[in-house]
Amino acid sequence: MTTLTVGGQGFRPYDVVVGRGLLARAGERIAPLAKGRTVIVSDETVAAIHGQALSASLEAAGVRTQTITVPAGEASKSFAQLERVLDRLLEIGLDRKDVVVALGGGVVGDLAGLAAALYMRGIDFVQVPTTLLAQVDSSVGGKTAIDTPRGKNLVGAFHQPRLVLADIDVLATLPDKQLRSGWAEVLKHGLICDAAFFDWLAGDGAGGACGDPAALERAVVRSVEIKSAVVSEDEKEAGRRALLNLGHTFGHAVEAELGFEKAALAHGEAVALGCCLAFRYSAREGLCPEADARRVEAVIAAAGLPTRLDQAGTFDADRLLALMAGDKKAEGGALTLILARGIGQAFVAKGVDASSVRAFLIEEGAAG
Ligand SMILES: NC(=O)c1ccc[n+]([C@@H]2O[C@H](COP(=O)([O-])OP(=O)(O)OC[C@H]3O[C@@H](n4cnc5c(N)ncnc54)[C@H](O)[C@@H]3O)[C@@H](O)[C@H]2O)c1
Ligand SMILES: O=C(O)C(=O)C[C@@H](O)[C@H](O)[C@H](O)COP(=O)(O)O
Ligand SMILES: [Zn+2]
Repeated sequence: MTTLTVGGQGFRPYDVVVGRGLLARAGERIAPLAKGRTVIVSDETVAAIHGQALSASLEAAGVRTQTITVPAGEASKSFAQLERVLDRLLEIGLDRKDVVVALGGGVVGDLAGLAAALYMRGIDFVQVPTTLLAQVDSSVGGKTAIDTPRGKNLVGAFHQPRLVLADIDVLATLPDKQLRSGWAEVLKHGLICDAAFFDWLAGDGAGGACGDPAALERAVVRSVEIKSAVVSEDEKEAGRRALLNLGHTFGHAVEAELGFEKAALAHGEAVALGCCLAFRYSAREGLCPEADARRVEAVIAAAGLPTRLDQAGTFDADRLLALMAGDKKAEGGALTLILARGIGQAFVAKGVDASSVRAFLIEEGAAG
């Protein structure tokens, strides 16, 4: 088991505990934070598989608990579900000493975290991430949000959890597609700033993408270390935190274009494709060796993730560009992209020329 601490400078520090068998004993760790009651927010799938273990553990630790569920899937990151969750919290009558516990993937974490940020102007919440993606990424760092038809995560708040419990054992029930989706965010961390980690993920650690628990645990710990170091120094994305968005300006545009209701592509799949696009665009602009862009594509493809636009659907370059211009990193209508000088060497590029991105998207197969 590994305990990492996030924060300490700009915001109150909290622990991220990574290990095995954590769910069954979660109550012991959550009880000191919950002076009153807890409400577990989960999705219907996760609640059916893991909900009972968490509520039993809370009750055994003397913490009263109730559960609210939302439908599984990206479509639950919506105004409608946010309103429903807030209304249920009011009906249950939580007060400011009570705690929301998010049990699920990034959808549940983002939605429950935002509800906790808004409820009575902010109450505590704990993340119990049950997808690989949520363990390596979304449960850490305090970004919470819902989607709108105009784009991903455009309505949200920074609200840090009080505790994160990442139990590797719960990943055993995760469908392969979701394991691969989480693996994309793991690979992203290597691509941003740790070439040796990327090499390990592509070689000895590759079993993680197929569910090997030892490789998964190491991948989760290293990912949380990387993410924690970044968000601890730049909570609200004034600078360096934007690096964690590698692959996301392209990826979020693809997700929005495909529609959040259908969510044909899982978030991590869109990020994998987005990382390939970011590296190929970097190579096209002479910023990054072609060989690195090719290697990124090969490693991502070997993990069973998409690398080309036509694997995701058919796209129009102008529609994708319009969505990219609405990204939260854009400044005065000018594009900000996370580009790379090589594997492990991502950087923030502001004022990127939209016409060159448009030409690139057309070269990549989007309609002009
Ligand atoms: N806040 C952040 O920093 C951050 C970071 C990355 C991604 N995100 C967001 O996270 C979301 C994606 O999260 P996700 O990939 O976890 O998707 P998800 O929450 O939709 O979970 C994927 C699917 O797996 C199921 N599932 C979850 N845990 C399971 C388990 N242990 N066993 C069986 N089934 C299980 C869920 O019911 C769901 O159907 C996106 O909305 C993305 O924008 C946020
Ligand atoms: O934590 C961050 O910062 C990230 O960018 C992590 C991303 O993987 C994640 O998908 C995040 O939700 C994207 O944030 P957004 O600000 O682009 O909506
Ligand atoms: Zn992401």
